[in-house]
Amino acid sequence: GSKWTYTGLEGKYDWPKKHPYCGGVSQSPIDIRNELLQYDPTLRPVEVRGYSNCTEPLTLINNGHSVKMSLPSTMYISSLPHRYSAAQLHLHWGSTDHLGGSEHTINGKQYPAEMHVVHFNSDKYSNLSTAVDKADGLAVLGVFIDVGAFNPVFDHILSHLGSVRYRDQVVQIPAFNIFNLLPERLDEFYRYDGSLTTPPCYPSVLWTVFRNPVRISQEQLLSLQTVLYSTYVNEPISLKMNQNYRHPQETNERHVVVSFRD
Ligand SMILES: NS(=O)(=O)c1c(F)c(F)c(S(=O)(=O)CCO)c(N[C@H]2CCc3ccccc32)c1F
Ligand SMILES: [Zn+2]
Repeated sequence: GSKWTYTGLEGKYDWPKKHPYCGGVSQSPIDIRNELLQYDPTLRPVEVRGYSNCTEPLTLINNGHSVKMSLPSTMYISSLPHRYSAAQLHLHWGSTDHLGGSEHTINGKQYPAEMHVVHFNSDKYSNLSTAVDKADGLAVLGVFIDVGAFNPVFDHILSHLGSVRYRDQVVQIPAFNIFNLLPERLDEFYRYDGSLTTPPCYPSVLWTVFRNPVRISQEQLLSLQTVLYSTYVNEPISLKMNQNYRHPQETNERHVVVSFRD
């Protein structure tokens, strides 16, 4: 069940008690430090298909842990050894008291937020749930979110947060060009073998974290940090949904391949 939380009882330091994989050796996120990097000139730029011509209405849900948007499997990553079809995207963020909210960090630097676009290996598995616990099951694109100018593309999502304020609330949002959520330079990224960053923490994710952040305005970030609750609408005690990021995990024997020298 999803009784787990990020703080307090059942918090992220207790996850391994009920979810043994969370205590594994290939966990995510990690702090992407220079001494871990291995430049790999053979890494191909990330290529995605079907991101720009998404016509179906998209469903946004507050699942108590994040705000998650369903994605059609007509969207996929075409630059990996298998086709990885899109399933969902969601966000991680901090709070008004703690600006940092990204899961991955770069040499200790935590960004205000991070977007994850979750894909599953549709060459081998029929859906996300059957792929989620397989070693080659998932590929997640990580995009750092920083503060800057108002971002009209992210507002396709952020303008609807008020409709999914409480856990299990759902809203349909009009289709938009999802490609424009991605940062510049899809050829500049870090890549490593890791896991889901939430229970059950299966070590099933090929992580691609882009070098360049996207930017949203201070006001857009504030709404992400303050609008959502992790509790149900009728719960007597409501809990804000914020600081929904896992701390960096041990890299152990892993290294990170990187597609750029600088
Ligand atoms: N940061 S992350 O990309 O690792 C990641 C999340 F951060 C996250 F919140 C979720 S979730 O499904 O919205 C909530 C947890 O169930 C998932 N969904 C995964 C985790 C559990 C599960 C089970 C079936 C299908 C998808 C997922 C996730 F892969
Ligand atoms: Zn995530």
